[in-house]
Amino acid sequence: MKTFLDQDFLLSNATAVTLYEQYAKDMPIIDYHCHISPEQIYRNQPFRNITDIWLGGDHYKWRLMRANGVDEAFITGDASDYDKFMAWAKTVPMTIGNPLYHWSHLELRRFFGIDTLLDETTAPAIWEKTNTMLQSDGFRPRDFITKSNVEVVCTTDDPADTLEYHVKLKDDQTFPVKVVPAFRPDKALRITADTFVPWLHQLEETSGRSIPDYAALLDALTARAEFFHEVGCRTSDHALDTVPYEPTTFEEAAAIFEKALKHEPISLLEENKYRTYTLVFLGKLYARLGWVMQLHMHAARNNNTRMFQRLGPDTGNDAMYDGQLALSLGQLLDTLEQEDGLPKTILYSLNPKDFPVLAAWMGSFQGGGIPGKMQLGAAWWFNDTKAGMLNQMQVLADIGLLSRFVGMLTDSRSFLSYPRHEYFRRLLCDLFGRWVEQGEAPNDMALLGQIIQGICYNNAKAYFQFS
Ligand SMILES: O=C(O)[C@@H](O)[C@H](O)[C@H](O)C(=O)CO
Repeated sequence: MKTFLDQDFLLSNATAVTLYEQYAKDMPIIDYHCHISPEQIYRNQPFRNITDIWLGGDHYKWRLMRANGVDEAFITGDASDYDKFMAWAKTVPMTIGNPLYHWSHLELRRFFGIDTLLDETTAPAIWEKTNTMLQSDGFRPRDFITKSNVEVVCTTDDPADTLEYHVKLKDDQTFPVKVVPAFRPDKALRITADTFVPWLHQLEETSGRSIPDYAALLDALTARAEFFHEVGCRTSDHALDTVPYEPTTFEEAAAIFEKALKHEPISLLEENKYRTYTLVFLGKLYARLGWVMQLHMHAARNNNTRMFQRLGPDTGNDAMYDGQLALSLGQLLDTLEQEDGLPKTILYSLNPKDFPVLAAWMGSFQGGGIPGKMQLGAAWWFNDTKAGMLNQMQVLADIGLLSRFVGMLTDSRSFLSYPRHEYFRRLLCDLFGRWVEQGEAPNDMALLGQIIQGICYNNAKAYFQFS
């Protein structure tokens, strides 16, 4: 019987071990999609305790605690940090089978040298040990990033954000890691949201431009994108929970924008016309800037009304849509391509049923002399599990080129999440190792090693071109 979480964890044969140890393990990390705070990186203040760094904001854990019957007071409520940690410790043994059981113990081992299994009996000692370490040198936000061999952190940022801390970090010679923004203009597309007009005023203030009409909005977004580029941005990111495609004109989109300013009702058709025109405009802008366009599709967000009203977004009350993507997404990509404005694009879906559809559609738009121009997004959110990652890689291998995949991301809000890359790299090496030992791939370690190192790092380095 294998020892739990041993050095060959997830590696089922000798070839897999060789591929991991000799090619994957020590490659730097380009974390091209995450939600950690650039301010927290810049200020680099100690964490209050293990609850602060491990449970604060991590809705993956919150969901499992709720499923385990933990009262909300011990999750997001007013319980003490110690009691919240104990509530998580009691839940952990019940998470066996979920990746959080692996990730939690990997994180304790990799950052704190603790190989004790976490449960309510071991929790008090782990609380004491981790908190002592968190108050000592080498356990601040920047330390977790550098200890993880991270080369680039790409955060998620609104065009109306000033990028104050990205600018400060860019000028900070004491921190070698690139911390760059991703341009995430979701609020520019949510024309029927109550937040739309207030957000416009925020954009006016940040951009220093008045936005009396739609043309001015597009100008302001362009100006902000160019500023983001100066700060090191090389990718956009969209939460396209559903993908619109309604052919329209600038004049129609402008008229719909005018209705939003006047708080007049906007129909679903009008909303999708506005979203379509704005997305096509932005896609061409990204292509001109040489950016990547990341489309995160089919997330069903904030489904629990009372919890959303109480806690806000990204608090563990999301799910996946089971609608259709192919037609509207295909029309959007084809419109951009016809106008020579299709950027490098990563197509994510939160519903794995979409993976073959996305892998097939992206194959219709490869080209431009760019290896892997069109990407099947990494196993995201509910899919960043052992089965989910293997499924995404197998579909990509079946229909496209796994060798050109730009690899994994943490997508996290916690500074302890970098072992997700290790988890992915182990699964990747085991997949190739099994192919070799089953005679489905040649035992050519130089070739396989080159492919593995491409997926772990080199492909993303060439694809994003973070300066
Ligand atoms: O980028 C997104 O929309 C999602 O990653 C979202 O932020 C979600 O809360 C998340 O963090 C899932 O890992």
